[in-house]
Amino acid sequence: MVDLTQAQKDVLITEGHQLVVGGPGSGKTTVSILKAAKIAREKLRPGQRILFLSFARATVSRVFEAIDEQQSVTKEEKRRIEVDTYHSFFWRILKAHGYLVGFPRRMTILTPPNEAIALSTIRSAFKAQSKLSDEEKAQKAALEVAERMRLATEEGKVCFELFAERVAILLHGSAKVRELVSTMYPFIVLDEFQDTSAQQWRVVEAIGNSSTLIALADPEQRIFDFIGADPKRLNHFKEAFKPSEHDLANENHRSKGTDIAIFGNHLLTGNFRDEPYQGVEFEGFGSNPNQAFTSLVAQVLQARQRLIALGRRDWSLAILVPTKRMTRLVSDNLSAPFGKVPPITHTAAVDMEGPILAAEVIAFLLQQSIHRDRIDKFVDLLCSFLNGRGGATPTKGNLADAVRFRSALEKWNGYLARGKAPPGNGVLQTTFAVYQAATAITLTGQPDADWTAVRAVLEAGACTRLVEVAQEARNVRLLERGTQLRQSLSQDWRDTGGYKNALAITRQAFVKEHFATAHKPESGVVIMNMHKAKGKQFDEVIIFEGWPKRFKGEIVGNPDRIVGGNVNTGAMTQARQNFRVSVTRAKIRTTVMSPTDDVCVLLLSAE
Ligand SMILES: Nc1ncnc2c1ncn2[C@@H]1O[C@H](COP(=O)(O)OP(=O)(O)OP(=O)(O)O)[C@@H](O)[C@H]1O
Repeated sequence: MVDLTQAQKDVLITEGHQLVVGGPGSGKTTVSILKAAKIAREKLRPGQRILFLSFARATVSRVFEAIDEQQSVTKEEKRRIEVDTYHSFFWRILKAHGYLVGFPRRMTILTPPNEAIALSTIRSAFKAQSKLSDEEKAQKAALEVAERMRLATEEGKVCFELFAERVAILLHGSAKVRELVSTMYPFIVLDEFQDTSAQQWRVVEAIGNSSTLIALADPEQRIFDFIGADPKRLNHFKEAFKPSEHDLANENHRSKGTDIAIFGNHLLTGNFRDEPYQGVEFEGFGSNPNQAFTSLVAQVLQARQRLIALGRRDWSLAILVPTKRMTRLVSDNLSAPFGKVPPITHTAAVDMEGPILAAEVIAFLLQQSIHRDRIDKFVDLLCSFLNGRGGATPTKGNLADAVRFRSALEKWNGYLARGKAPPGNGVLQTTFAVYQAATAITLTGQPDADWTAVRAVLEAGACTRLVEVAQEARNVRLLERGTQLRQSLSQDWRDTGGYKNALAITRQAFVKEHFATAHKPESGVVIMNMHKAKGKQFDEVIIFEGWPKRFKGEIVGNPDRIVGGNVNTGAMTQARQNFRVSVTRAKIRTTVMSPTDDVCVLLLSAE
C-alpha cells in the first residue's frame, strides 16, 4: 500500500466534479483508482459502475495494471470499475441509439483500413497532403466528410471519425439517453483529459450534466494537438463544471531516486543543468546505418542484461522512435542484427492497416477457392491492400499501382472473354503465377504452418507487390493476433475440411481486436512510436532517432528525427512535450540516442 501524499488524500475526500493535474508519474492514475474504489464502496447502487475512459487500448492495459497493483482494492470494487476507450464507449451508445441521429438500425464499423480503402478514390484525386494549398486541403476534407456520412447513413458503415461527433449530437439532443448513460455510470473518470478533442469535449459537456466527472490531466503532456486537442481545454472544464482542483505537482513516484522527471521538465525549456541527471544517459552514434544500429543493438543488449539481473520475469524495455518507418527498421534490425549477434526477441507496435489487409490476402489464398471469379477477387484484395496500407496518408505509388492492377485485370478478362490467352508480358502474369503457386500448396490443417507456407510463396515469388504483402503479414504475429486467429482457423478446418471461411474469420478477428481491452501490459523488449508510449511505464526506455544523410559533407536528407529535419524552429513546444512524455516513461533509466554529428536540437541548451 502506498503512502498517499496530502494532495492525493484530498482527491479522495472531496466530492463533486474534480480536476486532478500533475506531472508524469505524480500518481494521477493511482489516486483515481483508489477514488473509484471508494465510490464503489460508498456511493454506487446495485448495477451501477464507474467508467474510466481512456484514449487508446494501450493505455487501458496500463490502467488494468495499475488497478492490479492496488492491493487495498477488493475484487468486488475492481469489478465495478469499467475501463474502456472513448471509441468503444461511443460505439455502444451509437449501436443502441444511433437511429436518433440518422444512422440505420443495422450498423457495422468501418475499420481504419476499410475507411482508407473507401476514401482512396477521393484521396487519389489530390496531390500529396504536403503539396496542397489550404483551399485544396479544405476541399479534400469536405469530400471526405461527405463520403463518411454517406457510408454511415446509406450503407450503415460507420468509421471512428464519426463516433464522437454523432454521440455529442445525440447526448446534447436527448435528455433521455443522457439519463440512461448517467444512471449506469454516475461517476466517470477522464484519463489524459488534456488531449480531449473538440468533439469529445462536447460529449463530456453533455454527460457532465448528470454524471460526476473526475478529469486527470497533465497540461504539459499534451501531444495530440494535431488531432484537435486544445491548450485551453482545462479552462473549458473549469468554466463548465467548477471542479475542485488538485495539483499533484511534480511529485515523481514512477522513477523515484532518479532525475528522470527533472530532466523531463528541463527538456520543456531547454535549460539544462551542468550536473549529470541520475538515470538519464546519452549515447551518440555515427551517422550511418551500420554504426547506428550496431550502437542501438549494443544498448539493447546491455539494458536487457541489467533487467534480467533484477531477477523479475516481467521486466520491460521500450525502444521509442519518432516515426513508423523507424519502428519497422529497428524491428528488422533486432530480428537480424549485424555480425554474429543472435536475433533479439521483441514486439513492435506497428500500424495496423498494412498488416490487416495483407492478412486478408493470405486468408483468401488459404481458402483455395475454385470459383471462376477468384482472380478478380484476389486482385481486388491486392488493390485494397495498396489503397489502404498507408491509412490516412496513402502514397501516390500505392494508389497508382492499384489503378494499374485494376486496368490490367480488365484487359486480362477481356482476353479470356474472347477465348484468348492473356499476353505473356502483362502486368498480371507474375501476380497470377504467384497466385497459382500459393493456391496449389497442399494444406495440412495446421493454421500456423499453412499460413507461413502461403506467406513464403508470396515472399519468394516474382511479384514485388505480393512480396510486400508477405512482409507486412509478418507483423500479424507481432500484433499478437495469432492466437485467436489460429483457433478460429483450426475450427474452420475441422468444420469444413479446409479454410473455407478464412477471409471472414480473419476480418472478424481484427474487428474484435479493435475493442479488446484486457491486454496484458507489454513486457520484454518492445518497439513503438513515441506517440504510442503515452500513459505507459517501462523499467527502461531507449529513445532512438534517425540521422542525417550527407553528400560531399552537405546534409541532403535528415529523416526520422524527433524534430522534423532536426531544424530548430523556435519554441518547438509540441516536440518538447512529446520528448518529455517519452523520457518520463522509464522507472529506472532512460537512454537517449542521437547522432553525434547532428545531435537532437532539443538536447542543446537554449541560449
Ligand atoms: N503516493 C505514492 N507513493 C508511492 N508511489 C506512488 C504514489 N502514487 C503513485 N505511486 C506509484 O507511482 C507510479 C506512477 O503513478 P501513476 O501511474 O499513477 O502516475 P500518473 O500521474 O498517472 O503518470 P502519467 O501521467 O505519467 O501516466 C506507479 O507505479 C504508482 O504505483
